[in-house]
Amino acid sequence: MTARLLDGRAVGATVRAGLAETIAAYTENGHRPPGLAVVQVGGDPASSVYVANKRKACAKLGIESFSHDLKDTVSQAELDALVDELNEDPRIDGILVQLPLPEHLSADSIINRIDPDKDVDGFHPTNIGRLAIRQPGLRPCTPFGVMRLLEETGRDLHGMEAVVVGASNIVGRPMALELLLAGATVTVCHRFTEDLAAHVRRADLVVAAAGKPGLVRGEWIKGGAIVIDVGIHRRDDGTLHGDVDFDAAAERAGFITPVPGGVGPMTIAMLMHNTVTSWRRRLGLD
Ligand SMILES: Nc1nc2c(c(=O)[nH]1)N[C@@H](CN(C=O)c1ccc(C(=O)N[C@@H](CCC(=O)O)C(=O)O)cc1)CN2
Repeated sequence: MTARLLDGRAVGATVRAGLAETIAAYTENGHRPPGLAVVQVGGDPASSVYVANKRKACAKLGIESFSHDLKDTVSQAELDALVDELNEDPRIDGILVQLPLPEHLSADSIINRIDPDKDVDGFHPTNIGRLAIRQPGLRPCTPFGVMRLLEETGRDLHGMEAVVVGASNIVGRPMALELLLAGATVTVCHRFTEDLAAHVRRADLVVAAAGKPGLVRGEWIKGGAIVIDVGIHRRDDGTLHGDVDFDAAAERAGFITPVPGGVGPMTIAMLMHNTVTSWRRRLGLD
């Protein structure tokens, strides 16, 4: 392997350590701690792991987490009512509703209902709009975490050819906006893209977020390119893999994220970051 690893566990720990210091400094001066409401509907096993990790991260930093574990039979009206209550609760700076939701519930409708200033996932149309026009808001956690990891490369993104593979609302599209704002020339590939390999071959930076195991082949990677893998797939033997053929890509890339231990831990670190940002704004600490 020739590529340097971008270690999301280590960078995430650095981000969290900075947040812990900020929280301690303000709470020691008598301010209330930040509060995050964590809502899970049903018991999807992967979601349960992520939610448990979010709660653990809160506890370590001194963020108060408010758990709402709802049965998968909860109605849209009941979930709406809970979000309304959380929007009004002065102890709560951030609201996150773990996705995916059961099929009878509308994720769009719930995301739209969350107060944009408490939308620490950064999914609300207002926050996506703020990102698009470079206004201060809450940035979607996974793309935000990727931007933080890219700082570790020390490379200037201005003028870079960046290719984002995947155009989901929560990763691909906001990722493209982040890279555009950072000065890259951005191409977004999606299911109708005719020659994915040709796009990836000319990329200085590839962000793979298609949700298809091994979609991005190692031989497509340009020598020295930065490769960011957002995919997480569990094989029958329990091992985790991304959207990129890691071993072959690492032979050609300059930098690469592992799966696990790359982008995933950054998502949670940036969720904590957004919660602290919302808290500071709400308490007028900025
Ligand atoms: N409300 C939200 N729902 C979902 C989000 C989100 O950002 N907000 N993103 C994903 C899931 N996700 C966070 O919720 C998430 C996924 C993966 C990881 C992570 O740390 N992965 C580890 C591996 C963990 C494992 O053993 O499975 C890694 O990559 O090292 C964190 C958060 C969908 N839903």
